[in-house]
Amino acid sequence: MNKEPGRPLSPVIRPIKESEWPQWVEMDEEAFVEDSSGPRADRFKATVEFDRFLGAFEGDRLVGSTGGLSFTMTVPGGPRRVCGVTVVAVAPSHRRQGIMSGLMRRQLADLHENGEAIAVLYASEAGIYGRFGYGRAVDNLFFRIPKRGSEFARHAPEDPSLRLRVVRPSAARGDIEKVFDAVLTTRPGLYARSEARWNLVLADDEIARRGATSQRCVIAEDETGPRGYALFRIRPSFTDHDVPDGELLLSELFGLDPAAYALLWRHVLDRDLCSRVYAWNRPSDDPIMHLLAEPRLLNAGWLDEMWVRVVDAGRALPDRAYAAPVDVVIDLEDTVCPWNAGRWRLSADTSGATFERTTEAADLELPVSVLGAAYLGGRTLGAYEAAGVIREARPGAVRALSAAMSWDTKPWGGLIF
Ligand SMILES: CC(=O)SCCNC(=O)CCNC(=O)[C@H](O)C(C)(C)COP(=O)(O)OP(=O)(O)OC[C@H]1O[C@@H](n2cnc3c(N)ncnc32)[C@H](O)[C@@H]1OP(=O)(O)O
Repeated sequence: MNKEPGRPLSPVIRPIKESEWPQWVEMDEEAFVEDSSGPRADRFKATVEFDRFLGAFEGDRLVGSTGGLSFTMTVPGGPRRVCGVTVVAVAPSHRRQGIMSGLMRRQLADLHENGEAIAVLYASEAGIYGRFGYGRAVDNLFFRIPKRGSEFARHAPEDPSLRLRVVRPSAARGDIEKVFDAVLTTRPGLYARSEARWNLVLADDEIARRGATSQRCVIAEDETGPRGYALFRIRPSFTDHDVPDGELLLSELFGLDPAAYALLWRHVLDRDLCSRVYAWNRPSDDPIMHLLAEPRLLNAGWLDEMWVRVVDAGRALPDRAYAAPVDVVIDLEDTVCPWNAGRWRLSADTSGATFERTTEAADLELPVSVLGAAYLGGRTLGAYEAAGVIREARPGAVRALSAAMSWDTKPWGGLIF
């Protein structure tokens, strides 16, 4: 460790007071290398829960932070309370001295003490959080779809009663929220959005625009009301020969039914003066993959999306639904949250589950990050065994656990927090 002379070895970790907000904004801007002050910071501040917003202090000086947000997130089995971990930041002058590690450990201990079983986060870099027991639980696909050739397959659903309404997002907020609330429980990973979070989603400052237009919205509806919406921006451009070459940047698209979903995609793909759609955060089982007549035109790329930490295995494992029967003894490794470590018996079927301490011999050994990765149902476990992460003692145990924890609809958070 590289300490400057005279610097205390261990910063004090405590909640950040609201009066210390300006200091936090300054530290955060340096850590994330961005200008986030002004209205953007105010909008973010409205989502902050100061009693769960931890700072690392050297005297009065703030040198690190981690925030906890109270979310209700859909998991296999229904909505559950989870902690969204955000703004993990350490002052550039203080990096690689163990400050984040101290904050992470303290946050997990606090969550355990509060009876909170699951923490989730979006990682700025994928190499950071595995060491704290977070598992890569969700995949995010991004697509660059050219307009030319993007016809739908013949089976694409159509509903003549649907119509489109182009509208500014602020004027359609009620309809947007209504659609979102209706899809919320259909996919693990989606989490309910507070008013303050919607303010962030629909924010339209220069930083949010990143050189593109203000946010645009199209609603699909019929006489019963809204059945879907898309939010996007457009980066206008023309080639040297004056051919329109704009790019439509799709940020959200939700449909309540297949016809509304297909119509919205058709609209964004066909938008005049644009030659392609860049959809940068889509679920890994996005139905658009089965709508395009030529799916290679998706030009898909892959990234990790949400990471999940099983903070309290004894609470979390019996508190989700299982897709198939399983009865296994798991030897769980967890050096960061030792209350999870040791042998547990998971007995589950489609009607319920128990997860209890046992002294029986283990059928398989796995690190807690694998339970996090599988918790939302988006991972099969054979690959972890093949990679040497899981060790199987009883043949068939990995496959049985994998089938039970998988879920048909792939998890996806849909919105970075
Ligand atoms: C959920 C979110 O908020 S994601 C956002 C994360 N924050 C950022 O990306 C902002 C810019 N970066 C930072 O502020 C800091 O560099 C942080 C928060 C990533 C790391 O803080 P530090 O105090 O330097 O981390 P700390 O010293 O505790 O490192 C602990 C371990 O993580 C490793 N580590 C730290 N940062 C990274 C990284 N970006 N990639 C890979 N490993 C990392 C360290 O090497 C160390 O490894 P070791 O235990 O094997 O020695």
